[in-house]
Amino acid sequence: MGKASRDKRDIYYRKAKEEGWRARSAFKLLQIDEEFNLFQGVKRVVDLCAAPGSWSQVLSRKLYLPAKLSPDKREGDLPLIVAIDLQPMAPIDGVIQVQGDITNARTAEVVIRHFDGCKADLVVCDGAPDVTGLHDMDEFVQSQLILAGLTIVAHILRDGGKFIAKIFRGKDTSLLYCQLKLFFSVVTFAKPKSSRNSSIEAFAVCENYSPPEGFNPKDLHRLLEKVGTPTGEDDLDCNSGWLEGPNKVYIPFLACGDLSGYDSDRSYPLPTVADGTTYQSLDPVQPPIAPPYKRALEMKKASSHGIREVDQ
Ligand SMILES: C[S@@+](CC[C@H](N)C(=O)[O-])C[C@H]1O[C@@H](n2cnc3c(N)ncnc32)[C@H](O)[C@@H]1O
Repeated sequence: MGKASRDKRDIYYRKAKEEGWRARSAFKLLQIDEEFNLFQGVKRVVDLCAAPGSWSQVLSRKLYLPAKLSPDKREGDLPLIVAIDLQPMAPIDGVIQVQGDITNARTAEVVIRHFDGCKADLVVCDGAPDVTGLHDMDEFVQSQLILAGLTIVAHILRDGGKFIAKIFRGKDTSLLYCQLKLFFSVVTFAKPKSSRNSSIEAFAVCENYSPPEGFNPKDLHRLLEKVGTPTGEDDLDCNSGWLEGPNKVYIPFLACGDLSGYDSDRSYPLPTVADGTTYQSLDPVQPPIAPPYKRALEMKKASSHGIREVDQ
């Protein structure tokens, strides 16, 4: 598909390039913020699964740059933003990068060290595995990323803090909701307007971190094991129907983003340019610097080159 064609079909892709965002995902965080006022009073943030970096850009533009440009700023007052991903990403003003796997305890330790004993006000996680198209499988792997995120949250988020996590809606959504409710007094599942209706993605917006009394973050490892063994004997068995009947939960689900704004499932004509010339499609703001598909592209290029040589 050509750039111009995608520009018409995907309004948020086009707007992201026009506004200097590295990915259209930036609008998802901005629209969640419009509804939930995420950034008020926030000084320390962790961005889990951050590459190529559009959420980190939002954090930098909303928190770091205003503080840095403020006439009465003091050096120690600048917000702390730590971003983690398996992939490296190009630098962003005011964002400390950690390359690592969030399911690995050592990564969590590196993040915690950056906070130097202080706690974070907000943790965001837009992590997604490589989607296979097998919904149960994708939903399961996604839930593992959320629980890894929650483990980092348990070590680093202050009481009253917020956690935003991408989820895949599926048959275990109610279980996930109940697990998050153990730690946050308010949990809402939100669907920003920039997230396509055809996608099973949504975002858990968890407010007011308040773990159960006597909770030890290490207990979360048990929770991870339970979700990892859905056919075990445990009473949290996902297949046992324990959230059906009288135990059924109703999850607050909220569409967010200006409802009269752009619809991510619609095509829009390209804008007309004042001098009558055609609209020039823009290049992506910052392509990934070492994407996982890089090697595949190199191999494809090398093999097509090889075929041409044989042809000649
Ligand atoms: C949808 S992208 C995130 C987009 C990002 N929020 C942005 O706005 O640019 C999902 C990211 O999750 C990362 N990811 C997946 N599994 C991970 C893991 N176990 N640890 C760290 N990052 C992971 C991927 O490398 C990928 O960059």
